[in-house]
Amino acid sequence: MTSPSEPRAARRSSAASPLTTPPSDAAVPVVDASAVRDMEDVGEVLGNACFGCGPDVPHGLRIRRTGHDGSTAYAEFTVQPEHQGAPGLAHGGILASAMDEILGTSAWLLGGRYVTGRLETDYLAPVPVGSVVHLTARCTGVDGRKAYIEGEARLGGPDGPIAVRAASIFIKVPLEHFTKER
Ligand SMILES: CCCCCCCCCC(=O)SCCNC(=O)CCNC(=O)[C@H](O)C(C)(C)COP(=O)(O)OP(=O)(O)OC[C@H]1O[C@@H](n2cnc3c(N)ncnc32)[C@H](O)[C@@H]1OP(=O)(O)O
Repeated sequence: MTSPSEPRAARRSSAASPLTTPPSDAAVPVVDASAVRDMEDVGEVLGNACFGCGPDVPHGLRIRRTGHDGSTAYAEFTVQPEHQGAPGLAHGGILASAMDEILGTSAWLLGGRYVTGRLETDYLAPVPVGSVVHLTARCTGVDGRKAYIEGEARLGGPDGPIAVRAASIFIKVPLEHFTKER
């Protein structure tokens, strides 16, 4: 329940704008079993250099995936001093990166390879350095190569207050997207 004293963005029921709202005839997302298996050892598939989830990337977010339920993905990370923007607080771009990672994890569950096409963020509360940030994302519909995905970052526990909300479109790409010469 929202009240007039809450920030304007929090009073909206969703982070999604018209651009990130799936069309009414979008398909219901279907999770791909082989993608679920690959996610159990995603480092084997993607390597371990990811800024979002690489476990040994020194200044990375080191996001830990904690599970999924259908296309809903769960993860968490701890905000480190090197993620700071304003004194003592996480940088907004760092939080957008964390949302990109969890939204991309939900897209991964659909099978194939997806890249971020559009990412919208609502920042609802500051996130102190040292916080454990609980990330969730789910697919709200699939339209051709486009997967519409929304998510939240919460503080204080998986059911804690929302600090960041995001809505996105991920676009399905062929493997050559990652292997073609730059
Ligand atoms: C478990 C592991 C989890 C891993 C998580 C990792 C998370 C991190 C994910 C990332 O950060 S990926 C890196 C950031 N993203 C990029 O680098 C993407 C750069 N952009 C591109 O490579 C191309 O623009 C793109 C592949 C997205 C689209 O080019 P294409 O030529 O393949 O597609 P096209 O332009 O024909 O568009 C296909 C459809 O997507 C739509 N589309 C494309 N770009 C869009 C966009 N930006 N916003 C909204 N819709 C978009 C487009 O309108 C169209 O819709 P329709 O089929 O309905 O006509």
